[in-house]
Amino acid sequence: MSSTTPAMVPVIDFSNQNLKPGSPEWDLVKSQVREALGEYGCFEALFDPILELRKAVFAALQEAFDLPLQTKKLKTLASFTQLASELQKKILEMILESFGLEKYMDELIDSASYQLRVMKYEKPKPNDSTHALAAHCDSNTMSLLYQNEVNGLQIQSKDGEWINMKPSPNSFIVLIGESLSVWLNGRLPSPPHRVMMKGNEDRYSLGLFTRPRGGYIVKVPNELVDDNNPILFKPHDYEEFLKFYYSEITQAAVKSGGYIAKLKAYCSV
Ligand SMILES: O=C(O)CCC(=O)C(=O)O
Ligand SMILES: [Fe+2]
Repeated sequence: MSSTTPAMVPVIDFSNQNLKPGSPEWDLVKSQVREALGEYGCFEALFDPILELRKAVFAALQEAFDLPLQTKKLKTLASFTQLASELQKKILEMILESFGLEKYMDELIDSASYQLRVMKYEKPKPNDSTHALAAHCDSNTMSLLYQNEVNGLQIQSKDGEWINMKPSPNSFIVLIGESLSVWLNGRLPSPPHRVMMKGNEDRYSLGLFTRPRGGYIVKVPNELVDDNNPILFKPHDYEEFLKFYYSEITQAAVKSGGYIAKLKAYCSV
């Protein structure tokens, strides 16, 4: 890539109404998803239906950080979660199909739990550090991020370069979390990312975070293990990892420099 072109992650369009499993449109988008995730563990997903909710969602967020949540705002956020989880399931299905692992779709959906998190990053004060969120990998399965017009998210490419994300109003940033990377025996990377704030405006973002439920044992499928691909990760209960990770001892380790890829450190063979 020439030094004058800023690095970008691929942009993939999910707005086509005909995006149904088995259709030529689905297979085309699926191959784009697989290629983008293999390289970056991340892509930008265009999804037009979100535009109808955009104004209401950020109005809700702005108020939510100031006032007790009103029923109307909760409904908006529930609609948001509905749309984002619909997109999340399509992407997961494409990933599984691209590895020939579609038979695991029901199991992964049944064992998933979804969390909507809303975030506010205040505009930096003069002389403030602009590191609003330190570099980390998401430990969960997959994260879909949606933000207002204030940029700041950066994704690290395989060669260590920090890529500035500039999502459109109709797009989500899709990130592979460590749990999916682990389940796929490392076939797709989980990218380090961080938030750097500059400028004069607050940043609001919403994340739909999917993770395995407690009690479900995350185990690399046999299909991904052979003589050339030894198993890299031990079976584990994600909830036990969270308990371990949030124990005081580990928190101290995290504060003193910590891990970027926490789940992989926990369950590596
Ligand atoms: O606000 C963002 O865009 C990123 C948030 C994030 O990385 C996280 O909550 O794990
Ligand atoms: Fe994150």
